[in-house]
Amino acid sequence: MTRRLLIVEDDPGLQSQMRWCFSEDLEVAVASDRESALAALRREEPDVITLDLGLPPDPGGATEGFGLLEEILRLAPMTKVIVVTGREDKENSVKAIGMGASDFYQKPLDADILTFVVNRAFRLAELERENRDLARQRNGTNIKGIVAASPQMLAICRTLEKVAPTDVTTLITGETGTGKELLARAIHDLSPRSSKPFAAINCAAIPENLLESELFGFEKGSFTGANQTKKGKIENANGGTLFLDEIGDMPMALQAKLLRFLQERVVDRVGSVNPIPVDVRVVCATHRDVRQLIDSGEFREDLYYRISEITLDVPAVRERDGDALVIAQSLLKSLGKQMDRPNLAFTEDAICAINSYPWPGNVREMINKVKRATIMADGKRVTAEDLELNVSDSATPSHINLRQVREQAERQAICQALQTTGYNMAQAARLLGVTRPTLYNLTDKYKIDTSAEISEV
Ligand SMILES: Nc1ncnc2c1ncn2[C@@H]1O[C@H](COP(=O)(O)OP(=O)(O)OP(=O)(O)O)[C@@H](O)[C@H]1O
Repeated sequence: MTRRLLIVEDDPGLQSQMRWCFSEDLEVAVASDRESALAALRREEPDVITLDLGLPPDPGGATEGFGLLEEILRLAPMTKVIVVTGREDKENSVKAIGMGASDFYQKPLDADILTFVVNRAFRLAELERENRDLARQRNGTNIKGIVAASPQMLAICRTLEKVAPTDVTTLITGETGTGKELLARAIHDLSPRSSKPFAAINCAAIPENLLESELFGFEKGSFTGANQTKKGKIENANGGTLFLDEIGDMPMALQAKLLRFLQERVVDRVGSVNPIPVDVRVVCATHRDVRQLIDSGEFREDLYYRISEITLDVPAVRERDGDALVIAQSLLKSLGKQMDRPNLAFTEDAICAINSYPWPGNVREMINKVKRATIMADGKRVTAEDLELNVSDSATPSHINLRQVREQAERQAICQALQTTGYNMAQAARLLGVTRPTLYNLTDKYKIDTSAEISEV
């Protein structure tokens, strides 16, 4: 594979020196300002860019260089950018790394050091590409109930598989409807505690005065109406897993009591002075920004560190590459079966709309929309209108160039055809209007696993 380097440098002397350093091993392009650099980025798609921060119209400063760095990383976030600064320019080097540059190099030019830094960046880019390809090949997850094909969710599933057998307290964060509770259950199901109870409590749904007795239980006579002793959720989960949903909404007074429980592993029932030892694994979830809650004094920092021994940040559906369609199709299949409307399929406009709609309510919103569409669809085809998705409302994704748009569309069409035909290559090729060898070439090119089944809801 050709290794492409883009040198962004406004000094013609340095340009030719740098070109001379690399032109034997690499395909080198040179740009001297922001505009030509962005054009070369779109055209050449270099893996590595050396970027002189002092570019016109601010050759003595770094504003233009920083502006270009930001734009490069927005358009092509996988590109490794090495910023080139003046000898004493430590501050700008650090700032550039903070913004996402992968390395820095200080002038004056030393061919050996520069070659070393550039080769290291290429190696990193290659390793990252291999990693992404591997993640893509491992299409789907074996975790029950979770439908996923995106590298982002597959990475979360792999972390979950490692965390589940341990007893570490796990915090799951993410927008509403992203599957936090589903993941919490998966942690329990994959743990040695799976045959013991999974007790869930929503801290935001229970009034403050009841939450304490719900969680910790109470002794008979401890308050009016306490006619008998009752165990709380924590005790009921003994041996198993306690899931504290919406932990960010837990009242301050109870946070102190929960912290004591997490530290001592004993519960004090309301009205009792005898602590009871309990063995539970705790998983928490929240859609709120806990760091912000700590800053505003609504959440105890010490409790945060207790509950977040491991944190799983679940991305929104719109941030996962390719998950929206895979989940929607799985839902259409399972809901269609449930509602006695099997063999429904999305039309082209529905697929487009599913891929470009931002899904603010995530999978929960998707379930509602697919359920509605299952009822509303005429015949076997489900349209964007049945889903109540207006394509023109959708956000337009930013693509680096036409080739990327084409490849993404091609990859999507192939995955869709394979799923529709149950991974039958001959039928999928017919559906796509190509020969079987062409389809094999394309699945090889895009590293699409032709045997993998996606797990179902
Ligand atoms: N990856 C997925 N595959 C299949 N179903 C999913 C997936 N993610 C979520 N769901 C389904 O979406 C619905 C919402 O998921 P869940 O309740 O776990 O979300 P949540 O993040 O806990 O939401 P909230 O913050 O509002 O409580 C559930 O019915 C769940 O089964």
